Amino acid sequence: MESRPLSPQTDAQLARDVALAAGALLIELCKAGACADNELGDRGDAEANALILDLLHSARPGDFILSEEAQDDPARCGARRVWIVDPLDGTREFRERRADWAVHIGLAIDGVAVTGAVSLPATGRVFATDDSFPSLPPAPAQPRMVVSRTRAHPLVLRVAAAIGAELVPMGSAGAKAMAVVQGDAEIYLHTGGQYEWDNCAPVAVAHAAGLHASRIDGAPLRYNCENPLLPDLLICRPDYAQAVLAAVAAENPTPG
Ligand SMILES: Nc1ncnc2c1ncn2[C@@H]1O[C@H](COP(=O)(O)O)[C@@H](OP(=O)(O)O)[C@H]1O
Ligand SMILES: [Mg+2]
Repeated sequence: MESRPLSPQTDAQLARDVALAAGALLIELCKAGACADNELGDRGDAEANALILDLLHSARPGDFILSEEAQDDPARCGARRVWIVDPLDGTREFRERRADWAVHIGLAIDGVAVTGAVSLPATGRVFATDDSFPSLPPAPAQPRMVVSRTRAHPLVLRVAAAIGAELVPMGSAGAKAMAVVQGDAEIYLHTGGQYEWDNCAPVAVAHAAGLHASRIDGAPLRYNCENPLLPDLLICRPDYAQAVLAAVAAENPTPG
């Protein structure tokens, strides 16, 4: 797909437009006959990445970009503004032509996920930090916890059991975080491995929506670190945070 420079806009508008553009490219790739099944994941990752880098570089030439699909430039660590992007989160689900995959366009400033957008192209939804978020419906009696559909960690399963949560398996960190933003689940808990690109934009959107987002020991999530490994996170309605963090501490007495 040919890319055009985007007009001047806020960071949040830019994030939304780039997430939508990459989502449209990925939807085209999914169409019958556009791409062989065995190439879908690799082409989706590569082509969405190329478009995103092109659009962000032309709109914000002074900013650094950390992408799952691009070579890391260590000079970013000295920069205040770094776009942290996952061109196709949930590659496995995209390859299976499921709906639970996402495009993440996050912006970290001074290590904090402040701005961003998450598009869920297969459902036609996009969430950005400048959205006005409606208040959530009342929580159900039993909280719903979204977890990885392919590698839910034993600690996550123990915490779900301890707080009496119903498990909702789903692919993609962005899709799971947006399930909480939309009120389709109350809690997203993850541990065992993840990178800054998997959760920067989802966390920015979750914060904008008034949700709790932290490491599973309650510490703040820090971005643009030299090592982009960011292996665990909790995104949930604020009223569940204390119970989940307490259950994590009880079920995981010697973290590390
Ligand atoms: N243990 C782990 N180690 C590294 N990355 C992980 C991980 N568990 C999940 N992830 C990443 O987090 C994203 C969501 O995974 P899941 O759906 O299993 O929760 C995926 O991103 P990608 O699809 O961009 O690779 C996946 O690679
Ligand atoms: Mg990812």
